[in-house]
Amino acid sequence: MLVVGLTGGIASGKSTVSSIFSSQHDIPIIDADLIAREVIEPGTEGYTLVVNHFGKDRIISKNQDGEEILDRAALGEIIFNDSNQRKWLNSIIHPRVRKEIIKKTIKYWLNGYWCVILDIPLLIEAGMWKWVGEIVVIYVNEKLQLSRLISRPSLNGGPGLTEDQAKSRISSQMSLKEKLDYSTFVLDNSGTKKDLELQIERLVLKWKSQQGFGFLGGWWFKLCWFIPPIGLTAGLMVLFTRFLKYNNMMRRRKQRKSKERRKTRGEVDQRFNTREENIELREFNGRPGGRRRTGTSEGSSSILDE
Ligand SMILES: CC(C)(COP(=O)(O)OP(=O)(O)OC[C@H]1O[C@@H](n2cnc3c(N)ncnc32)[C@H](O)[C@@H]1O)[C@@H](O)C(=O)NCCC(=O)NCCS
Ligand SMILES: Nc1ncnc2c1ncn2[C@@H]1O[C@H](COP(=O)(O)OP(=O)(O)OP(=O)(O)O)[C@@H](O)[C@H]1O
Repeated sequence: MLVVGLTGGIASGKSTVSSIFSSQHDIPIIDADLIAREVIEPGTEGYTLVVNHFGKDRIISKNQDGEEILDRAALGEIIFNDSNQRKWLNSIIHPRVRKEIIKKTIKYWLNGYWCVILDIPLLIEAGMWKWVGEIVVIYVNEKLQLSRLISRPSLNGGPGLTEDQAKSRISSQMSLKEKLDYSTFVLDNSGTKKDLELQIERLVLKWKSQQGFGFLGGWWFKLCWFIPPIGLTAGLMVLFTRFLKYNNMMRRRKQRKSKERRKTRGEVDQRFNTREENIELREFNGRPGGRRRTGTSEGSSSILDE
């Protein structure tokens, strides 16, 4: 089974992309935000730990029926402005989320699905990128990310975020540009939802062909499923590739840093741009959703390549 990690920054479009994968391509989604809610629901061990740590007076409110509920806006206000508190909350929630994701992935595998998508906002930050077969990063520039985040109504029924709140949430995550380094595929969400649908359709076709869907309805996927040692070996090889990719990436990062240092001293040939510079160049050229060839980092592909 192909396990895809889908990530991006806050409001870069993960839920939008997930719903396209699920509604138009029948691919099941495991939503880490949803699980993160469930593991701190009243009655869970997570809830008790969180309430004891932050204090009832700060993060508990009452609903219309007078029942105590977690005030997510208040908890957000604390953790997005205090990195130590954020780390603490992550240390409570992330192991529980990870466990649930593994359980759900196994369930989908047992049920014979050819692909599952893990929608995990902190896929890279939490290190889960090492355990997936494909890493899809949804990219938008910071300006668009901020404007979409501010104009989105709150899920909790309250008002949306202010500009300051939105900025503190964005800065509490790894930058989207840095996330690109980890990607095996980039979805550019600077255009319309239709643009996004087209990119996703082509991506699914590519995955299906990798899984052998042109012949016997997915011969490679079926072989891995019916003969688990083959599937396991293929999975281990993917993890090994991940390991190599990580090493390459660290090397590229070092080279880039040294190139930036040399650039400030005026020693670098400007013809050779980095992948991020190319994406920004494209945006600068005002051609979102276009098909201009760009220089991608080795081992990664994207709709931007085509
Ligand atoms: C602080 C909380 C209560 C705020 O809840 P709220 O309903 O306002 O936001 P929601 O859960 O829908 O998250 C919205 C987005 O915020 C970003 N985000 C959430 N938690 C974090 C975090 N710890 N660090 C960085 N970004 C985060 C993600 O992009 C996420 O998609 C909630 O985000 C939370 O419990 N966060 C900690 C758990 C976590 O890391 N979740 C991310 C998936 S594992
Ligand atoms: N291509 C698009 N064109 C216009 N609006 C978009 C597009 N993609 C997403 N949006 C809007 O941007 C907002 C953020 O998108 P979405 O909720 O999918 O992001 P997300 O990455 O799942 O956010 P979070 O990190 O909070 O989970 C939503 O209001 C969504 O409707």
